[in-house]
Amino acid sequence: MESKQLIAEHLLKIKAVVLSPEEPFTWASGIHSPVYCDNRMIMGYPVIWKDVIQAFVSLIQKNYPGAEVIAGTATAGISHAALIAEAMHLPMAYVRSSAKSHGRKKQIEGIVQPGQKTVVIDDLISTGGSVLTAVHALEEAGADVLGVAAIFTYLLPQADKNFEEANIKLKTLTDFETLIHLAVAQGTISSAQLEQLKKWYADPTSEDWRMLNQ
Ligand SMILES: O=P(O)(O)OC[C@H]1O[C@H](OP(=O)(O)OP(=O)(O)O)[C@H](O)[C@@H]1O
Ligand SMILES: O=C(O)c1cc(=O)[nH]c(=O)[nH]1
Repeated sequence: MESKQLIAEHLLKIKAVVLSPEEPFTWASGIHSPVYCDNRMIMGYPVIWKDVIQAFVSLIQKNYPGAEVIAGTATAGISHAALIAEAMHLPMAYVRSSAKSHGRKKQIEGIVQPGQKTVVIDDLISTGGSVLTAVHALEEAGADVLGVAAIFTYLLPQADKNFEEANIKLKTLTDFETLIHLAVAQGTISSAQLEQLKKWYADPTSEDWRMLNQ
């Protein structure tokens, strides 16, 4: 089985993907969505987590050769970054969404030297806003950011635009399209749910999709 499919299958199997059209989720970006993919649940499944980490390592070796530091985003990217760094025998750091207001007042924890080739790990990309904030902090600190690696992307045009404008490469283990195809094939989602998801996906920032089935 192709890795993209395997990771999507794992996410469905552990019920990381939840639909709640009646009470939509509010995403980090403020978007209201009928779907939420909770990749944090992977931590509860060591065998599946191992597959995820192996897939990350292969992706990084293929797309970001010469990586010297693995930097996770706080909070959901941290655990994955730690295991990837350990598997690749590389140093790990993590990046907060903003600098601490006490202590050493750092946004980047750990050590990232100026010029070091850094791969940034997030668990999930919706708009990309969170991980790009981390990328900018690392670049300001002088890191040479090779790109971003994440488990899942919704493949939203807004994210494409944000990564393009930031001139940052994004590679993911799987994506919304793969997940939805699999969920339909498995019968995990009904045709009515699929129609609602399609309507939402056509314009995620509008609330029009909520009128469907009401
Ligand atoms: O691509 P974006 O639009 O930025 O959205 C995705 C981000 O949102 C989630 O983090 P959240 O803010 O929920 O925090 P957490 O990592 O602490 O769980 C997720 O883990 C990503 O980091
Ligand atoms: O955009 C988000 O905040 C978000 C969406 C999602 O499906 N899962 C998640 O953890 N965060």
